[in-house]
Amino acid sequence: MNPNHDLPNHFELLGTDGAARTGRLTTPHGVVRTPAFMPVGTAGAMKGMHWREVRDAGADIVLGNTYHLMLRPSAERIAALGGLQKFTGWNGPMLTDSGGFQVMSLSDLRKVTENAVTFRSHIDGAKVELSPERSIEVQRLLGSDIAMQMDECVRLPAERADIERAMQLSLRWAERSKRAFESAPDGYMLFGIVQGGDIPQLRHESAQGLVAIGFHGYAIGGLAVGEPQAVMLAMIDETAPLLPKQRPRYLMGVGTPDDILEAVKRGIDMFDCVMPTRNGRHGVAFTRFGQVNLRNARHADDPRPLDEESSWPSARNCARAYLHHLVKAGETLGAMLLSEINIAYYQFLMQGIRDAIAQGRFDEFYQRTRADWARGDI
Ligand SMILES: CNc1nc2cc3nc(NC)[nH]c3cc2c(=O)[nH]1
Repeated sequence: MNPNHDLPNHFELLGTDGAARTGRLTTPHGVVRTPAFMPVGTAGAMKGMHWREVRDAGADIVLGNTYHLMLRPSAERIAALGGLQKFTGWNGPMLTDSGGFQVMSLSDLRKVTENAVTFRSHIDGAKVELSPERSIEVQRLLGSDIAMQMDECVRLPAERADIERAMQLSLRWAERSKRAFESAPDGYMLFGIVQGGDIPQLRHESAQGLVAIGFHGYAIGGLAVGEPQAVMLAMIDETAPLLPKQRPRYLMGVGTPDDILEAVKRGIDMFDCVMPTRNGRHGVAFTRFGQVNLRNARHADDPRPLDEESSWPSARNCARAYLHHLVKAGETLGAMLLSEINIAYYQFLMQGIRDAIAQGRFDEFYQRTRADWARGDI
């Protein structure tokens, strides 16, 4: 069966270097350059940052969480106010996840049945039911450019029987998500999510099942859930080759700069992770030479900036001693500066990756980047 059947393809492959790819994904709110890193704006805000800074740092697309937004302020209210872009002021492409993953990690009294996930809101304890149909309805109300199917993600390690059950349920939910999505206007996309845990055969079954249903793009889920990096990379090796080359591949919840470089090398086009902003709020900076924990007393008298060659002003101008002080004093500005410095570093890394692939020198970029990280911060 032609894997590109049925749905229009808004992804244009511009170049490859080995299994690495660079391309452009056209959405109703703008173009996304790939490989792309999507900063996570969980509840309609990028924690500690203005949208202007997210854009200036180089992000083309941001992620919103269905679970949070449907509980507060509600999808219907955001729709009545013109949709996520109008509501938040971020007027570029947005991807929303389908909510299932957050339910499993944030709410209690949750139950998974054939029809839906039911849970109690972590905000007010209200009983909520999230079915594939309701998840798609919420994402359509939010107006996101890229919606995700409803799936069930199993944390690792897990029993084979549980991984197989969740993978097969996710395939049935993929069918239902696609049927519920069919009324979306042209240009809006729906991605399937490959499950199957750390079991190659189940990964193959899931990928082939999703391709047979047909989606605008394909996410690899069920990873970055506690498994070693080697297992994550092995599952990408098992899965990516089964996905249509002409469609985008999105590795959910990943990751560190090292994870991203390894996954790009294996054919992944899109990433999302809370790490840059979360680590920033905890005083940890990502730089060209690895991570720097500004809580460490060794920075107390250091007048140097984090990286005097950085493209980002606060990484080039703020003394480590000042950042250390802000972090130790618990000043909000500390979280703000480190969040923007980290988002800017991630986007700097993605731009370097895209340029290297386009120029056929990804291996050299890969080696030099890893050597710089290993050099560490001196
Ligand atoms: C929305 N569905 C969905 N989200 C996910 C988010 C993730 N975030 C991580 N690590 C931070 N792994 C993930 C897996 C999934 C997954 O398998 N499915």
